[in-house]
Amino acid sequence: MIDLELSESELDAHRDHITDFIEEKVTEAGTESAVLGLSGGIDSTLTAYLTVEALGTEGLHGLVMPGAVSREDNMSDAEWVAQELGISYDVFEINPIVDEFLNAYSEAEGDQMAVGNARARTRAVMNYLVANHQGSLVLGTGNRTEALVGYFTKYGDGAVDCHPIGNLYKQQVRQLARHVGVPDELAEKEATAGLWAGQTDEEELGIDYDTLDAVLALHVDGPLSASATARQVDGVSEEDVSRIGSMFARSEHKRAVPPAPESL
Ligand SMILES: Nc1ncnc2c1ncn2[C@@H]1O[C@H](COP(=O)(O)OP(=O)(O)OC[C@H]2O[C@@H]([n+]3cccc(C(=O)O)c3)[C@H](O)[C@@H]2O)[C@@H](O)[C@H]1O
Ligand SMILES: Nc1ncnc2c1ncn2[C@@H]1O[C@H](COP(=O)(O)OP(=O)(O)OP(=O)(O)O)[C@@H](O)[C@H]1O
Ligand SMILES: [Mg+2]
Repeated sequence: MIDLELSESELDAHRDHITDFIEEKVTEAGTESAVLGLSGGIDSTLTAYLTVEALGTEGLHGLVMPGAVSREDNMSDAEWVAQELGISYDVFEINPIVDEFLNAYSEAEGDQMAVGNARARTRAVMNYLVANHQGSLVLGTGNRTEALVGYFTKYGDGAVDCHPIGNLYKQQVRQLARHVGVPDELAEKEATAGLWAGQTDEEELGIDYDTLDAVLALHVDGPLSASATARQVDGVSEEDVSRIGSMFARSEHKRAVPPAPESL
């Protein structure tokens, strides 16, 4: 397996680079504050820790948004993060809102993906409702791994003003989280999008994050062919690498500005 582990000095450099980025984006927008969805997962937890370093406790407002399939322990971890950091936060129950969407379009009921994505988009609407009212930016929590394979809801958790940890692979997110003082229990927690009951990222993606990170670093970000990558990464076949390559290609539209025809 290729080693993506960051040294202590690299971790310090990332910490400074990301906190500078947050400060810069917020200042450029003419504000001093940001809002962020807190899920109890490591991406939002690390983003919250770094934002408080960048903007102070007054600069971040958290939104904890339980829904029908949210796990209690994740929601209590989300509130713990807000309290530990000393930031203000709201708790919004999204279930009645999502139910209204399904009342309006009952054909989608039972469609796990469509309904799960509607949950993510409902949270996006709440983020912007609060950000508009408070004059704040909406911070995203996407990491490089998710961005490259398109593992996010278009205009759901992808609907944000910037992604402070967007240059870190998933395993580096965990590493930086431990480095800045996030408790191990949160840093090591299994990743879940929380869109339907029992969902885990690794099960849905069909690959563990360390392996996925390695394939992306060598084959998508790096120059290696599918077969050379398969030779470098334990337990991965050339077909697995090609599958990840096509996830990258098929999700291009999620990383792009929506296209329009060229001017005549
Ligand atoms: N080629 C193309 N060019 C332009 N647009 C294209 C397109 N193909 C699809 N589309 C559009 O994109 C839509 C599909 O994209 P989307 O609605 O995002 O839906 P989709 O990619 O099918 O599903 C979202 C995925 O992200 C995962 N997720 C979501 C949220 C959070 C997390 C997490 O890590 O926590 C993970 C989720 O579990 C699922 O696997 C289509 O309905 C269509 O509107
Ligand atoms: N119940 C929730 N309440 C508030 N925000 C949420 C909730 N569920 C998801 N989000 C937002 O959507 C983002 C994307 O979810 P994602 O699962 O990728 O990240 P995470 O939960 O922070 O970390 P992990 O991937 O390790 O679970 C979260 O970081 C958070 O900002
Ligand atoms: Mg999560």
